Amino acid sequence: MKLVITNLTKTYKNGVKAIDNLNLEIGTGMFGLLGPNGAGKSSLMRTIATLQSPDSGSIMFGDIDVLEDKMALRKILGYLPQSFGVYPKMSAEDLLDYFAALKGVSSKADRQVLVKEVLEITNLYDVRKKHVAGYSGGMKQRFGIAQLLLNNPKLIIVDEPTAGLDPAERHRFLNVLREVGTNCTVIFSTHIVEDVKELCNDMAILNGGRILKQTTPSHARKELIGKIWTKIVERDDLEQNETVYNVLSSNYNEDNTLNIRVFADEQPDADFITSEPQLDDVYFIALKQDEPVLS
Ligand SMILES: Nc1ncnc2c1ncn2[C@@H]1O[C@H](COP(=O)(O)OP(=O)(O)OP(=O)(O)O)[C@@H](O)[C@H]1O
Repeated sequence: MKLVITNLTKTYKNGVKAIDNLNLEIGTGMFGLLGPNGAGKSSLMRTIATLQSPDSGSIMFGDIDVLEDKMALRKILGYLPQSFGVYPKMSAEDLLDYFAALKGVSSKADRQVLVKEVLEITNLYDVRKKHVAGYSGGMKQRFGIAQLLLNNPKLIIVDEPTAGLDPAERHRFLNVLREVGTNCTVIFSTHIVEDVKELCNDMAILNGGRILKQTTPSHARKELIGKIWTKIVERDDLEQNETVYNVLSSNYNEDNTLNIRVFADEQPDADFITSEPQLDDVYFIALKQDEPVLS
């Protein structure tokens, strides 16, 4: 099912326009919503999840008019907010059983089958007897996925789920999400480019409440072939280079020099060599092109 967002705008009471006339189409599979802090990711996700109303615009999921028929969307929605609050001192198994009962699964036997299934998908079956309150950050995030899977959602929204996870936990979490994302629509917000690179078949870059670019990770990289150049510069020369070239990023080398990455249609000067485009380059170019030009 397709999610179609048209001319969506959301202004908070303090006057901040967090979503600014935004248009977006999202199909089945893993969709990455990439943007810096304050870009409007959570605002967009909360609005799609029917937790807040926009000023104007429309959101359709298949034939469900999300803003008109909130209940219809909620029945098929799985939402993992940025922070889930405090967990009670209950085992994962008992807590999922409780959530399943709240979601209307009245037969104890049906709940047992369902709870076992979601614990297995999220690799929590072995620790099902442990209190969720004592889980690590990564386990809590996977528990968050387990609970949202209980009503077999067709649309899954996860808001910056990898923030604060160590690399091993992040990897485990992404593997779980990859598995659940095979036959429904998953919208995954992050400010970590690597997350999108590893996981998503479709993506958009968001800033200032607007979509700066919608693309696929592989197409976006292909577009930049022959346009990313690198050169080694002294640390003190970075600023000077930034005034002359379109510097996207710079990384330290072991000898304290810097490797700068520059976006240009042609070789900027003889010292530059071409480099294979990375998804980070795509992200930095989109953000830079959005910067106001100061005169
Ligand atoms: N409830 C609110 N009231 C007022 N302003 C808000 C509210 N929620 C968010 N904002 C503002 O709206 C803008 C977008 O915030 P939002 O949380 O949607 O961005 P984000 O991309 O999710 O950022 P982060 O990665 O920091 O969570 C920011 O300027 C933020 O300060």
